[in-house]
Order: sequence, then structure tokens, then C-alpha cells
Amino acid sequence: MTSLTKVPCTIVTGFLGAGKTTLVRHVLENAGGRRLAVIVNEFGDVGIDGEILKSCGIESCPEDRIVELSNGCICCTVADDFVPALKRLLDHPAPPEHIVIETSGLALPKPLVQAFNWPEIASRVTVDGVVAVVDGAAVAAGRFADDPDAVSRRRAEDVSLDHENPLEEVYEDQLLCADLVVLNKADLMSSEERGRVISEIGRVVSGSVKIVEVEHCRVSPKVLLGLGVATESDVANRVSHHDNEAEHDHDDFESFVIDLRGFETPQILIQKIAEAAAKHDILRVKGFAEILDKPMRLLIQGVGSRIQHRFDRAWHKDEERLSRLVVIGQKGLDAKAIRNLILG
Ligand SMILES: Nc1nc2c(ncn2[C@@H]2O[C@H](COP(=O)(O)OP(=O)(O)OP(=O)(O)O)[C@@H](O)[C@H]2O)c(=O)[nH]1
Repeated sequence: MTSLTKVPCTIVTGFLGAGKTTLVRHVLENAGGRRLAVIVNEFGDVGIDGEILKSCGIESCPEDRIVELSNGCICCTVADDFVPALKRLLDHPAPPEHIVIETSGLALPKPLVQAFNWPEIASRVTVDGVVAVVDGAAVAAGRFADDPDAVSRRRAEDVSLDHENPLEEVYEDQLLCADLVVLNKADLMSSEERGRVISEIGRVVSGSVKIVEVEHCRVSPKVLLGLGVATESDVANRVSHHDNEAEHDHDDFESFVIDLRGFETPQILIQKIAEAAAKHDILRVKGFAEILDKPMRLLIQGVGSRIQHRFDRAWHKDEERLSRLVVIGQKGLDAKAIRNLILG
């Protein structure tokens, strides 16, 4: 049971581009007057998600209650970054009634849940629940398992969970820690794919974990918040691929930043990014770009080979028109070739 004196915290996990920021934004927009705060963490040095959340100017969550932690994955910087950030929010004169924590797409939720047992914060906060967002289209396309049947056959024979596919291990660790699964991007799946993906997820999570299927993470905060699980007291039961590692260092993945020049049209830039995504194994691209003669900044979002863009807000008068992209992939990504392709 959640103690009445503890501030409930919802941990939002999910692989790169699954829809975590979309979900947090939806929660903020539908908070129903509840005083919320957000801690948002990203892999890579540039905070795009915090910018996206701040740019929506939601009254229930002013900018000073959106805290960005972009100094590495939250699961590895718990002591240095996460705990102090949490304490600052709790010490605010009007402390939040509920805190939503968006972890990076490569973060493992378990170390974060464990941190809630630290004496420094244990009496003040509790994990209301871990919500795992799943990119249904990516699972259906087999991004996390080349052959899901072979993996489940192997698991039936060997409970150690090891399959040495870093993408799959991170994805599964996130599911294995979940109290609720949001199966997102329903619009990009056929009904046959939906059935297949739901049964694949069902093979990983325990039977008591509900799977909610949605588009654009449109799921009511009434469903997401108030689960009251106190996950930190159940952490021993959340199996992880990384249980036997002293430190998890994300060595399998890397990211780099491309500083862009202004482009004449969005299409010129998007085409180059699409070309780079088709030629290289890019997992995620995101950033903002200046389009010459346009007062608005262009938001670019790429997940695998699917690239989306929109003008999200006007550049502020006194703002430097920073135009750059963050590119994330598995180790070995050819940064030079990708940079040349996009800037060429
Ligand atoms: N077609 C479709 N696109 C979606 C849906 N949900 C989110 N997206 C898009 O997917 C992209 C990634 O969404 P985000 O919410 O930024 O994903 P994220 O999990 O926060 O990404 P990272 O923080 O980089 O791991 C964006 O371009 C979204 O607009 C959906 O249900 N359908």
C-alpha cells in the first residue's frame, strides 16, 4: 500500500522512440488540476524531450517543475543526479502531488526503482508504478528479436534469460519491471500484428500486468496514475538481464550530435535524414532545425526509418537558433558517413 505521506512517482520506461514523451505530455495536458512535476532523462548530451515538454506551456506543470537530466542514463547516475533532483522537487514550497519520471530509452528501470529504498528518500517517495511504453510497430517488425519463437523456445529450456542481443535485453528489462504496459502505435499495426505483439509481450510480463493498446499514448491519467503498487518493495521479484552486473554502462550503444546549417525547406533536410536512416542502422534521430526565412523552428523525430517533422513553436526573439540533431544507434555507427550525408 502507498503511504499517504509519500509522494507517488510514476516511472515511464520504454525503448528509444516508443512514445514516452508523448505519454508524459498527454498526462500533463490531462492532469485535471493535479500538481505534477516531471523528471526527464535522455541518452545523449542534448535535451530534446525537456524542450518538447516545456514548449507546450501546460499550466499544471510550469517550467520549473520540469527537470532535465541529460548527463547519461538515469539508471547509472542515480546518486549524482536523480536523488538530488528528486529532493529539490520535494523541498519546493509547493511540492508536487505526483512526480512523473521519463527515463531514457536505453535506461534500465530496476536500478531506479531500487533507489527508492535509499534511506535519504525512502520515507518521502514511493513508486506508484512502472509504466512501460512499447512501440508496437517496431516489435511487429522484429526489431527486438530476429526470431521471437526461437527466443521463447530458448527461454523455456534455460531460465537465465541471456540472448546477447543488446536491443532485446534492454527492451525486455523494461517490460520485466513493468506494472502496466502501454502498447502504443496501434495505428501502425494490422490486427494480425496486434495479436502477435500482445502475445509476445504476454510471454515476457507476468499475468497480472495489464496491456493497454493505444495510439499516440492517449491513455487517461486515471489509468496511469494511482496504481499504488509501491514497486520498490517488490524489486526483488523483477528479473533483469543485468542482475549480475556490478555496473551497467550502455557500452552497446552510442550517440553523437550533428550541428546543422539552416536549410531552405524541411523536405531537403528530411530527405537526407531518411537516406541516412535507410543506409545506416540508426535507431533514433531527433532535434530542431532552422528553416531559412521561417519564424518557426522545425522539430524532427526519427524512429528507425520513419521520419516525422513539424514546426513546433516560433523561435524566441533572444534565442540562438540552434539547429542540431542527436543520432543514436548501436556501437559502430558510422558517424562520419552519416554526418557527411546529412550535411552534404
Ligand atoms: N504513428 C504514430 N506515431 C507515434 C505514436 N506515438 C508516438 N509517435 C511518434 O513517435 C516518435 C517518438 O515519440 P516520443 O514520444 O518522442 O518517443 P520517446 O519514447 O519519448 O523517445 P526517446 O525519448 O527518444 O526514447 C514521435 O515522432 C511521435 O510523434 C503513435 O501512436 N503512432
